[in-house]
Amino acid sequence: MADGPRPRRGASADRVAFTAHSGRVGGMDIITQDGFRAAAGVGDWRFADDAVSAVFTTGDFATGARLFEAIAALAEAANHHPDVEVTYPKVQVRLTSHDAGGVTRKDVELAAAISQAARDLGIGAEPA
Ligand SMILES: C[C@H](O)[C@H](O)[C@H]1CNC2=NC(N)=NC(=O)C2=N1
Repeated sequence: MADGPRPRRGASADRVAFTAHSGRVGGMDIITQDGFRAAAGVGDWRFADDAVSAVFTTGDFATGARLFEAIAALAEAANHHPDVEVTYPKVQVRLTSHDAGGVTRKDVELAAAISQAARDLGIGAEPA
């Protein structure tokens, strides 16, 4: 059976939880680890120090290049840019908000979008 549209998780509930942990919605407020964990779609990402990171198991360089292309498009659209390392078997991504000196809502939103792009390309992630 053809895949239907992906069911959206309880976005409103996630947003409420997220806002509770991170203060005002939006903007470049620093987010706590709990706030990050409350966000939707970031299960691939680990929170360490002042950044979040994920490792995508692409399996070969050409697939890594395709994932990087998708990441670059998302980053440019958001004007928010990750550090990306493309190697033969995997792509490592690190996100932090340089202007704020830590993790903000922009990192959360881009992290979720990158995880979705990887899923759309059939690419898995190492457990966070
Ligand atoms: C001028 C430009 O909008 C800023 O430098 C943007 C560009 N991309 C960015 N990316 C990230 N990760 N953090 C930032 O603070 C940031 N700032």
